[in-house]
Amino acid sequence: MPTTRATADRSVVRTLLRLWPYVRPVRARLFTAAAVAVVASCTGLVIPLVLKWLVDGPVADRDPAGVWLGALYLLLLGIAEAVLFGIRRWLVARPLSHVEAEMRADLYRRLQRLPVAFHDRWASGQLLSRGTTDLMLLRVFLAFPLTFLLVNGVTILVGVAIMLAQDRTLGLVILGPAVPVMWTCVVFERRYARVARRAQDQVGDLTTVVEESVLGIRVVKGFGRHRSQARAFRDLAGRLRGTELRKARLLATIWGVIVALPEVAIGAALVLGAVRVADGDLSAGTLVAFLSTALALRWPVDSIGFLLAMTQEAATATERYFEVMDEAPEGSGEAREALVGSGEAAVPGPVAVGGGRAGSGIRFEGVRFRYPDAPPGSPPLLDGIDLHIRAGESMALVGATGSGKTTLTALVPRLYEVTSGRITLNGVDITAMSREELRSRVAVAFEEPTLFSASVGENVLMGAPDGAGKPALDRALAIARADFAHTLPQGTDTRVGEQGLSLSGGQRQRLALARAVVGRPEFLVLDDPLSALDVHTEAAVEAALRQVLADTTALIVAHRPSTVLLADRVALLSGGRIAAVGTHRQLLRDHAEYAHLMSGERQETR
Ligand SMILES: Nc1ncnc2c1ncn2[C@@H]1O[C@H](COP(=O)(O)OP(=O)(O)OP(=O)(O)O)[C@@H](O)[C@H]1O
Repeated sequence: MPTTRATADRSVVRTLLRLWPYVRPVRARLFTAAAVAVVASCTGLVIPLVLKWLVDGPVADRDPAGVWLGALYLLLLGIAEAVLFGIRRWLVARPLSHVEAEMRADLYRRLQRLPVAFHDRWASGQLLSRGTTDLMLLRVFLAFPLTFLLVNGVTILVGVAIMLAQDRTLGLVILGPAVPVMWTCVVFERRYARVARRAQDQVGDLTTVVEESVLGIRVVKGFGRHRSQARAFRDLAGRLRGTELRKARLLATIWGVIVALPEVAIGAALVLGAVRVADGDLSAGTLVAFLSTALALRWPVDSIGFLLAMTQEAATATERYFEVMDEAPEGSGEAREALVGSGEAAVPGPVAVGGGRAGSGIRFEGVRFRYPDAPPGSPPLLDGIDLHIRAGESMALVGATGSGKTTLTALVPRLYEVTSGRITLNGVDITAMSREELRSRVAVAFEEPTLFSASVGENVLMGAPDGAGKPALDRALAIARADFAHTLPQGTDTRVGEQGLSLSGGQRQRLALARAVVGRPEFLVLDDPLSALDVHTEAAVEAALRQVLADTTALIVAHRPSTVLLADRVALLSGGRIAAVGTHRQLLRDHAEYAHLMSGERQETR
């Protein structure tokens, strides 16, 4: 997957507006909080007016009671401002963590529903960083920059209006830098957008490297690759640091402009104002009020730079979030529609009731398949597969490494969609049934068994309908010869997977097999399920599996004659097609390629 994706040409506002469905439920609190913050900020602007009254009134008149009263007003205004900002924070804290949690839950749901082809394309670190860093950036944006861009904007407008009302000439001097500051903001935003995107993508890449090193720690240590891994990490981290420094330089530039120009204007207004007070054109109180207002606007103006930066990062995070959310989930029919549109996809066949003799079992009809991310122009991996596994029959699938056996088995539960042709189960096109129904009828066990961080029982019962209990579990463990589970520290309640007890490859494979058979599936697809077992365990598992296979229709990828012998017939996959179908003996006799694949153990299996 490309490290840095092209930034969509969409305005920041339009991008951020996509968050509205999530913000909608909490809009009342958010708007109230913004209104409270505007009032709080404008309360601060009343302070200079009280100062003016204090300087021109009680101070000029040498009236101590008036000065104390003025001080009391100032204290009350200060307290009111602080309390209002406190209320704002209280109003937004809870609802915004709710927004973040909702978005994260939606992202997780979508990741679960996206097709395997999507996960093949995307690095896991990129997905992880979207679900963590990006969502955190969005929560911070909704809590802070979103409100304060509005609050500070209103405060600046009100403050400028007050200053113009105090004295028009001084007001125009203060307004002088407005145009260059706005121009700088526009240029900054464009540049910052590009760098922010790069930085967030690089965080994703870094996450991927950390994840791979942790998952592959045995390989890293076994091959003494920790130094080269550390170097790869350092390079990526160095690149990210470079990007972050570029961000900091851009921020420093805008900050410099935004802080320096208004300061110069305030200085000029101070000199001009002082001269006019000396000339008697302006009251000292007005100058104090004017300058206090100008100083009160320093923070709202100074903060614009980093508020814009945070807004830009939030827009990038939104873009990255919706890149995943906009992907078509499994079952949306888009992949299929594209094929139908191109005339490649087979039209779903008639739905057979009960399945006639010819249609029963698993049938591949003219199945072609090309990985979506295969190089353009490359030939299909599977090119016209015709194969019929009769109901109740077990078919072994044999072929050279890389011939597409795993791929073919993945098409049955629709982990990938056929490019053209069709697959039927008892005469029913698999695309005509819901994925839920299909996957409840077809059970799978992969060569690389994955166990989740859960108990042995939970891992196995994952393959059973809801409500299946201990008898089903014990039966499945017995079939897969996984009785070792009963001797684990907490029996079948022992936690395994990443956060639990580490099991051997053979033990994990047997649990994966138990998971495949626990639901007494109608159709069973096994991808070389016994490859990690020693010969004695393999023989025991095979003996038990034979009973399961007796009333199941099964497709079993096999590399060894012992596994092949589990099946009634064998199909040889070669050159993207089924080159031959027959019994093990027939194929050994008639097909040199098959004999070659099985060579080494030919003598003993004949
Ligand atoms: N997600 C993918 N995207 C693109 N190509 C893939 C993908 N997965 C596998 N391939 C390619 O498809 C070909 C067949 O892979 P597959 O795993 O189906 O072979 P196999 O016959 O099961 O091999 P083995 O016996 O080694 O397990 C390989 O050349 C592989 O590089």
